[in-house]
Amino acid sequence: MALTIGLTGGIASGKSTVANMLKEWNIPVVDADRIAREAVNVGEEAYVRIVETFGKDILQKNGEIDRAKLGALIFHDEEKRNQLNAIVHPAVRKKMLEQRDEILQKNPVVVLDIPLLFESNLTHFVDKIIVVYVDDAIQLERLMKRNGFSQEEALARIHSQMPLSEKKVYADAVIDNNGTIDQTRQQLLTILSEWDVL
Ligand SMILES: Nc1ncnc2c1ncn2[C@@H]1O[C@H](COP(=O)(O)OP(=O)(O)OP(=O)(O)O)[C@@H](O)[C@H]1O
Repeated sequence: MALTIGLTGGIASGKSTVANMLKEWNIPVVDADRIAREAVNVGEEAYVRIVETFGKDILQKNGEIDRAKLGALIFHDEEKRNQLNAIVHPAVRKKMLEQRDEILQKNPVVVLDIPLLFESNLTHFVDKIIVVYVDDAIQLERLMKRNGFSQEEALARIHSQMPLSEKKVYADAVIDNNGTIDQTRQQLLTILSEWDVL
């Protein structure tokens, strides 16, 4: 039976850490962030439409999209942000579903690693949802440490997402990643064996 698992959580909550464990066990993982980066590569349909919409000023000398410039352009402008999302989101969804379906032809299970699964209303793409959870204080500490952010910079990013406490409510399974990596691995193993994946 085909099973699509959605893996999500908050910024720096430990999604990549869990995704890496899955890959070590040869469970295929589709990475939404990676697809989103690839979707705007030179020559892709979304790339062409972004240049048409925002002009060549947002390009680097080599023709690639200058993410910092584009980011600055949309940051304080909701209309432009919506325009960009209307180009990028459908392209990412399409590629993600193509990869999911291709994998499911050969594998009984696939994991879609989608940081903004809830915020982007993509829950209908998956059968089961795992939320990687951490307490606020640990999330802040790990994010500051990993990205070298000040407390203010880290909090701004955390507060731009749906609170982890709310995501937890919508999960089929929650991994509490406040403890050690080994404790997280054990929880993941338990969930996967309950779902007959391992
Ligand atoms: N159980 C743990 N104990 C200690 N450090 C951890 C643990 N889990 C994750 N980390 C560290 O916390 C940071 C965030 O983890 P990770 O990159 O997996 O989160 P993420 O949810 O994928 O983040 P993002 O969505 O922001 O990319 C990393 O530096 C990682 O090494």
